[in-house]
Amino acid sequence: MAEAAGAAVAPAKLGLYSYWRSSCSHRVRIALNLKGLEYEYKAVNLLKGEHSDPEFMKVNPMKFVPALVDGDAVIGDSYAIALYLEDKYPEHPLLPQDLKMKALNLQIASIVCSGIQPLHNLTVLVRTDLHSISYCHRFIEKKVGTGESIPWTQQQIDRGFAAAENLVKGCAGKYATGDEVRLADVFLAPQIYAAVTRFQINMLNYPTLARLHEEYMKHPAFQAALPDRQPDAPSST
Ligand SMILES: N[C@@H](CCC(=O)N[C@@H](CS)C(=O)NCC(=O)O)C(=O)O
Repeated sequence: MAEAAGAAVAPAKLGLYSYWRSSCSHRVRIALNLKGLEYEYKAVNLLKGEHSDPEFMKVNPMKFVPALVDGDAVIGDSYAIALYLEDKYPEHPLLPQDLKMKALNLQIASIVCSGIQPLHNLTVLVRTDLHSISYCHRFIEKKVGTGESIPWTQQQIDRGFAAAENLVKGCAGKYATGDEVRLADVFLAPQIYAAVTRFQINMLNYPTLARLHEEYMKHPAFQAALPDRQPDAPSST
């Protein structure tokens, strides 16, 4: 049936290109859940190299997940996506009004997305459980030797976590920068989850981050974004 003139047209559903285990995709899933936004999950299997498919490269020429599609907007970076969602969808603000707290949230997000995660990205690291997979970017393994890539990665995560622990320990409430979930939490949660489940980081060194991890694991928006809950996770097939 034709739309009546002037009738509101339902906005197209958002689409998220994601890989279940990708911590960058995990951040965006949390932000979408917090803001109550439904989205279509578009799985991109990094281990099969689907991020290098010419069709996907039209979505993100960097060949990375995540990428968000919102109507004619296509955004291929979790930081940019988070800020876009914040501007466009005001429900559950991720950035506080207070300028110092806002800057702190941006700083912590940046520590995670430029100071930690890129150093354990697939293009840098070969995980021991990926050895059976023909993967061309064995950069760190070639540099530091077989079996040394995980300790090397642990050093990088420890450096970032020491900084983050220092920054949040004075101002954390229930969450990283107070009693509301903010951008810092959206970025910290997947990084701490990866540190605990994949990189055997000793969280006793980071008591505030360890406590935050427990809070995140209890929060429905964070629970629904967990890697194992995603449609492309091995356990969910
Ligand atoms: N700065 C980008 C980084 C994205 C990124 O590194 N994505 C990873 C998954 S977490 C990826 O697609 N890696 C594929 C590869 O390294 O080949 C963002 O925050 O979205």
